[in-house]
Amino acid sequence: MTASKGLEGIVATQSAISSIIDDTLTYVGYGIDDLAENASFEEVVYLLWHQRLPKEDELAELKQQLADNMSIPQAVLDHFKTYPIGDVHPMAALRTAISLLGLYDEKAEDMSEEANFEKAIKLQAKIATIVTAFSRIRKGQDPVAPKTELGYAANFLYMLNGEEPEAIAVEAFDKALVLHADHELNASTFTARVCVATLSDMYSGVTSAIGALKGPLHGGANEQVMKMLMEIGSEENVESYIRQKLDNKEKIMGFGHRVYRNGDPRAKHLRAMSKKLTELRGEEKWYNMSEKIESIVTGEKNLPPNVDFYSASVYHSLGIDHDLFTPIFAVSRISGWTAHILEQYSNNRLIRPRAEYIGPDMQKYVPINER
Ligand SMILES: CC(=O)SCCNC(=O)CCNC(=O)[C@H](O)C(C)(C)COP(=O)(O)OP(=O)(O)OC[C@H]1O[C@@H](n2cnc3c(N)ncnc32)[C@H](O)[C@@H]1OP(=O)(O)O
Ligand SMILES: O=C([O-])CC(=O)C(=O)O
Repeated sequence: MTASKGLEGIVATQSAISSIIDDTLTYVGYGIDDLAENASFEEVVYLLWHQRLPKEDELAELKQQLADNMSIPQAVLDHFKTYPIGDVHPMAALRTAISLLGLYDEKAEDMSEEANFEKAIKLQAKIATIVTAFSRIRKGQDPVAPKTELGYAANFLYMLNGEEPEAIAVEAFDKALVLHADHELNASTFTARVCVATLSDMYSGVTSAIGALKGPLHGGANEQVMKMLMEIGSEENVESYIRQKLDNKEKIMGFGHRVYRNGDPRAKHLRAMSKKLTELRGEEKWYNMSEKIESIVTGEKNLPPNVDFYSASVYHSLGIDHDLFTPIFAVSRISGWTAHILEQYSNNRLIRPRAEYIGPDMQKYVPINER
């Protein structure tokens, strides 16, 4: 038995949800460019869950279900005020809150298909409230209740800021949600599938996935990209900062990918949004710096940017706190996680690979006083 480090190149499951073939990303056979230009996030959620696009009445019903399920138990809101340490990372708070939410769902352990679909809707609806409420509570502000007439993206920004967002912000945020919704067997989705393949419940699967997304080699990279941009501070510092990092063999956050070799097809959409939004806000420097970083890293290492690189300046331009970038990734990706969990349940087998043993040969036990 020979291990593939990081399971590179291993095909671990079959899935009909999304595919990456020859650097082309599709959700259920629809190209990501097509979806980014034309579909709303709610349509994509429906597509991932049902493997077909919704008809008008089906989309209206899903929007209604999401709006109806956005409220969260008071106990979940209250628990945000109980943390013993000050700067709790919102991904840690989110991971805990989703787990806690499971305790307030009387159908949490109901493994029927109907109950699992209901849980997917509840989770997709409530995650927006959890992230925005946590953000407000930690600033000493009251949570804002959703407006049922607003779409998912608009409601998120409304609950975050307490005022209705501009159309351009809603359009950009909705597109970002579409672009992040699913991505084949990425680390967090794989984590979710491994968890529920033991026939554990959906709350456990999503809680595990949030833990995996949090890391800086995965979803956590978008926050690290913004941290790097802030550290660099200005266009003239880009060259020396990046070259020094590369000389020291340090990784540049937001670059590289396990599967894409010729570039992440989502990055160009985020790059265009970053250009537009930073110009609109009169803060072009974030885009200009990003573009300069891209040209150096691509030129020196032949490493193209991934989805996390330009999403940083997009979210920054939308006025979003930097440590909320990864929770926002989760707000979108929960649609993919729940779709994969439903797919895993529908054709389940325990996921249990092997390890190549590299420890010592068989040894004889030595009594403690003889060691
Ligand atoms: C949503 C997402 O999860 S997208 C990914 C988000 N993560 C990041 O942006 C973090 C930065 N990127 C990385 O760490 C990696 O490219 C990963 C984790 C995305 C992919 O990792 P792997 O497929 O394991 O590639 P691995 O880390 O082995 O890199 C291969 C080579 O490219 C180099 N490399 C990869 N990414 C980078 C980077 N961002 N900056 C500099 N060098 C890099 C590695 O140092 C390695 O070089 P070597 O062969 O000389 O040792
Ligand atoms: O697929 C991956 O390995 C990481 C990624 O880009 C994503 O999860 O969107």
